[in-house]
Amino acid sequence: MNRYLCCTLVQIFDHKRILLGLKKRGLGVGKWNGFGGKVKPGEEIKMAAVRELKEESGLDVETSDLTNVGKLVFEFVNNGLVIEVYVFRAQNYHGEIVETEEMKPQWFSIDEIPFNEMWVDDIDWYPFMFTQKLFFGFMKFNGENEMLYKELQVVENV
Ligand SMILES: COc1nc(N)nc2c1ncn2[C@H]1C[C@H](O)[C@@H](COP(=O)(O)OP(=O)(O)OP(=O)(O)O)O1
Repeated sequence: MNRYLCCTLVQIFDHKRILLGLKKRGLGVGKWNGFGGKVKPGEEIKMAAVRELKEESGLDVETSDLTNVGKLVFEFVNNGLVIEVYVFRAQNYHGEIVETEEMKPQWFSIDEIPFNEMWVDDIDWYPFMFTQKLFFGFMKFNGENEMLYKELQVVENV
């Protein structure tokens, strides 16, 4: 039987730089990623995105400054986990970046994104984010590092 999680992922941009966090525990440990996590029961998705960004990076954003980038659905065939991830981007933020027990944040030039130290799907959908094309993706994984299947398409809404 599948387990289902709804998650957020926020990508913070500052001109030609992107803020990524090195995951220090749990799902995706050891990988650079945007900031996000599980949506709580009854929680509005953008509010969850704001909360998770604050918890993992120290940064504050307004929900109105979160732009939809796309939606990804991941099925992990090894354990039956299905994760639906709502991806946002923001360039208006405030607060001080802090390392937390979950994430170590670091700025990267958008020309030097460490894709070989990220989830393997990221290199497929980041180009959609950079060209501001709203996308939907479905990927199957066997464990955290083997992608078995992928489909990605531009959509009107997510
Ligand atoms: C499978 O490919 C993935 N790619 C990318 N880029 N991001 C992914 C992938 N699978 C999951 N994610 C993201 C979605 C979420 O932002 C995090 C996972 O959230 P986490 O398990 O850390 O949720 P929290 O609520 O923060 O966890 P705690 O209960 O430990 O606080 O990864």
